[in-house]
Amino acid sequence: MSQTITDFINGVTLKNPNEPEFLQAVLEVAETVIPFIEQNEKYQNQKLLERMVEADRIVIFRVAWIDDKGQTQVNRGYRIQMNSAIGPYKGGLRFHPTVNLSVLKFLAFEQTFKNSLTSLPMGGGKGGSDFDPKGKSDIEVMRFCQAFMTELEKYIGADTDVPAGDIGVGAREVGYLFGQYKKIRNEFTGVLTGKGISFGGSLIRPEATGYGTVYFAQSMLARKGQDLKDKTVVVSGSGNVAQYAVEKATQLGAKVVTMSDSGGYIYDADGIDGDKLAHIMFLKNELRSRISDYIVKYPNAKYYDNEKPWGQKCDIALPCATQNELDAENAKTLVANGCFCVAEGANMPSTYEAVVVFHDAKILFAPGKASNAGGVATSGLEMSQNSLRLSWTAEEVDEKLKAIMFNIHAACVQYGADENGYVDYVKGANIAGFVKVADAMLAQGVV
Ligand SMILES: NC(=O)C1=CN([C@@H]2O[C@H](COP(=O)(O)OP(=O)(O)OC[C@H]3O[C@@H](n4cnc5c(N)ncnc54)[C@H](OP(=O)(O)O)[C@@H]3O)[C@@H](O)[C@H]2O)C=CC1
Ligand SMILES: O=C(O)CCC(=O)C(=O)O
Repeated sequence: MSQTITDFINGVTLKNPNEPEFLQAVLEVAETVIPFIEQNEKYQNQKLLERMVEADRIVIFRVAWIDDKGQTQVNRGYRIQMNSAIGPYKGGLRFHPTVNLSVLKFLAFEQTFKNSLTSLPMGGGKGGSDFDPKGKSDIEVMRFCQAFMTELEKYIGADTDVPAGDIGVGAREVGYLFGQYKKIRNEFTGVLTGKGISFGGSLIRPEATGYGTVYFAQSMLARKGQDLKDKTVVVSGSGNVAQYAVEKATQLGAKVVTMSDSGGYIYDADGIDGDKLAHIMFLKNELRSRISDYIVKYPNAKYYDNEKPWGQKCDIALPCATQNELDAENAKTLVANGCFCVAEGANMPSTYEAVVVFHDAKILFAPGKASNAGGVATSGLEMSQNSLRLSWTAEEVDEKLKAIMFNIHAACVQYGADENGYVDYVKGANIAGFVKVADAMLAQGVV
């Protein structure tokens, strides 16, 4: 690591102690962007990266609500408004007990680069709460969402900051959040994305992150003269992103053999086809139960309690659950078992050391900020439809999503390919994302 990068990281560490996820995300960007700045005079002496790691503002607030037993509960709410150089803040809300400032700052920082890559006018933001929707009744979730929005509404707006879903925030939560915003402000506006179709949502938004991840993998494979047909795919997670990654990979001829949740994973050697996936969607989205229940209906499959799926032999891995779910040992196992393509559906699911293993092995590796950008891109398309007050067909949205993913792939190749043709997609995504935000910041002056 050069002295400039070390000095930069030391400075960020001093200002943000005890924030390991945020520092991990910053290090990964600094390692590729600082050398680029050193080669490009226009970006020098402006403290651009120093400004990008400092949020425009962070709001932290109390969320008090009453549970079904009549007891008062208190959670903490957050919104990180990271960077608005190219558009209103945009990024999801996460409801999970592990939510803290470090996690949300890493997500908001990544979001700034990701949103830039989509080529749509969206700045970076993220938010959420340590509230755990698991085991809560619908009414409790509604009360919590209403209490959360009662404070958040002061800071957001269709032209200011447009939240959406993330872990623990799906269609149900977005619906309750939207209802409360409308009630308080008396405005029917595109202030959230991921809305229900009957009140301004976009077709294909639920599918978009998973589909986009597979479209990105398809682009990486195509560059090598390959495709998904007959490939064995290992997927982690069984939430929104995982479900639609499995659907698209299967539609394109791959066999997906695993899905997981925080309890463990299932392995189905025959592949998780359309009917089996529909059952998983019923288990996870309707019953809100565990992936382990899959084997009740499909006893030929195996359930591995408290384990991750990375030990299963595969050609392609799609980590779609959460940050740092795939470490260096897992990465070595995947590579040793013949895996040659990893596309991240989740945000930063591979540890820093795991990414080093993938790069050393020269396999195809796509970081989440590039490969999972289809979700927020389609949120951008939802914002456009809301502004135009019309709805595009599923085919229209899917075509636009595909084009955006193929363009992001091309941008990564432009900035990430070396003289031998190997593409460092981390470098490509970071530099391509940086350039657009940096150009806007330069044009807008030091603010
Ligand atoms: N939704 C979107 O549009 C986008 C999401 N992402 C990212 O994709 C990832 C998944 O999000 P999404 O599918 O929306 O979320 P969901 O809440 O729908 O699903 C999350 C899945 O990940 C599992 N999971 C969560 N935390 C852990 C953990 N600590 N260890 C193991 N498994 C865990 C959950 O299991 P369990 O049910 O047991 O908790 C569940 O299967 C996240 O990293 C998110 O930031 C990125 C871009 C857009
Ligand atoms: O659609 C959005 O605005 C949020 C997507 C998101 O949170 C993400 O890309 O990680």
